Amino acid sequence: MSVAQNLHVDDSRHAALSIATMPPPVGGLSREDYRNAMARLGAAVNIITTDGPGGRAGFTASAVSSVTDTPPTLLVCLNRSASVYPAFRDNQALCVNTLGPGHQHLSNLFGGKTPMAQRFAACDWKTAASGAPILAQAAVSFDCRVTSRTCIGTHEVLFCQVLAVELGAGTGSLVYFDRRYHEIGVSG
Ligand SMILES: NC(=O)c1ccc[n+]([C@@H]2O[C@H](COP(=O)([O-])OP(=O)(O)OC[C@H]3O[C@@H](n4cnc5c(N)ncnc54)[C@H](O)[C@@H]3O)[C@@H](O)[C@H]2O)c1
Ligand SMILES: Cc1cc2c(cc1C)N(C[C@H](O)[C@H](O)[C@H](O)COP(=O)(O)O)c1[nH]c(=O)[nH]c(=O)c1N2
Repeated sequence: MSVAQNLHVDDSRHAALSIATMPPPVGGLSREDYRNAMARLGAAVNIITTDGPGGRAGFTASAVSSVTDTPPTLLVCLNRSASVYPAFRDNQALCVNTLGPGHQHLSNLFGGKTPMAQRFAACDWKTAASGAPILAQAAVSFDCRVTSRTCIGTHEVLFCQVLAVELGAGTGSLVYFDRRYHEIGVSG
């Protein structure tokens, strides 16, 4: 059987399977090998917030990237099995709040199974022009409107136009690398 025929057979099988039971692609890398490799990429840690018809919600994300400056656009990858997914699906307002040194507890709070009210009670918030919550202590906040969405495997990629930015007082950054937090750019 040709490669093309193989792909066709696999595509039709995938259509009938749920995400949870979907096998890795033919000749593909295991999820474990992929994650072990990804653990070597350091990434900023962010709390992504939203509010609107779908309700207020927030989660920790390292899968955030700049897409283009014309128009200013970033992307956020959200696992569709997360409890926050319905809120982000139903709202267009989104704020990327980038964490700084000493914010490990906030990352763990928004990255765990904690009820939403408890997550938001732990810190101070303002409301952005979009309507999304801005974390008062953030190193930088990007107030956004979601302009496009694409589902890839388990995740939804949200493309977000940046409406405004707010720079925090600190200059350091909290980075997630090798499955641990690292503080960089801390002076003194
Ligand atoms: N993109 C993501 O969805 C993502 C990223 C980082 C962490 N996490 C969550 O935090 C937990 C702990 O992460 P860890 O780094 O300590 O160990 P890990 O071994 O679970 O993950 C290692 C790296 O793989 C990537 N990764 C993990 N889960 C992923 C997923 N479902 N989809 C795409 N990429 C993924 C991330 O880059 C992560 O830093 C993960 O199990 C996951 O639930 C998710
Ligand atoms: C450092 C770090 C980084 C990430 C995460 C966690 C942590 C600790 N999580 C997981 C995400 O925060 C977590 O699934 C939800 O907050 C908890 O989901 P529930 O609301 O309990 O379903 C996560 N999830 C996601 O969909 N995209 C991402 O980029 C990341 N990145």
